[in-house]
Amino acid sequence: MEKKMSESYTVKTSNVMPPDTNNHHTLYGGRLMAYIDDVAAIAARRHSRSKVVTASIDSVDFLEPIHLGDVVILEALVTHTGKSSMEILVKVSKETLENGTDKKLAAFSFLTFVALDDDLNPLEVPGLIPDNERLKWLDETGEERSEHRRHRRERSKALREFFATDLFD
Ligand SMILES: CC(=O)SCCNC(=O)CCNC(=O)[C@H](O)C(C)(C)COP(=O)(O)OP(=O)(O)OC[C@H]1O[C@@H](n2cnc3c(N)ncnc32)[C@H](O)[C@@H]1OP(=O)(O)O
Repeated sequence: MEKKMSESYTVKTSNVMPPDTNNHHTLYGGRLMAYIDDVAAIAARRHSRSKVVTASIDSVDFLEPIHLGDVVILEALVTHTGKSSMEILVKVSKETLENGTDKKLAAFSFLTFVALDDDLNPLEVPGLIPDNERLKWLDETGEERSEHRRHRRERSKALREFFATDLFD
């Protein structure tokens, strides 16, 4: 079974309020990362129609500060699938409402979610049908990003053993 990429498209829009901001009056990076994980999880559930967990988050590139009073817009969709894994792109924009046209790319990230069955075992997910050429490019280049993650995971196995012991031993 295959599903269009647009079927997982998810948008989250929030006001940036004082409790969301740091002493520079800009959105906390950690708060933005929580928003990214949340919107990506919804996109993954829309594609798989199953339980999902975050397996990994690639780097988050913070490109522009998002100021108090701005509106933050997160767009997410599934951009590549494996057997049970789904790569999700989250694109973050900021908008100053008083200045309607001023919408800027503020951050982006790729995350990997894994679909799980009721016993919490990895579950096969539908394949993807790209809606247009840009989305096709994202799907085609997804295999290379997935390969990078596999290599990183291999390398992190050694770190896993290292971190399993007390740092001060
Ligand atoms: C929405 C949330 O906030 S969830 C909370 C945070 N997340 C968690 O607690 C998840 C904890 N981790 C886990 O439960 C497990 O490690 C899992 C489910 C992610 C993977 O389980 P494993 O037993 O390693 O499964 P397995 O090796 O069969 O891999 C399943 C798939 O996950 C992919 N995968 C596993 N680990 C990673 C990773 N770190 N990064 C990217 N992909 C991964 C595999 O490539 C495989 O993909 P495929 O089926 O498309 O080929």
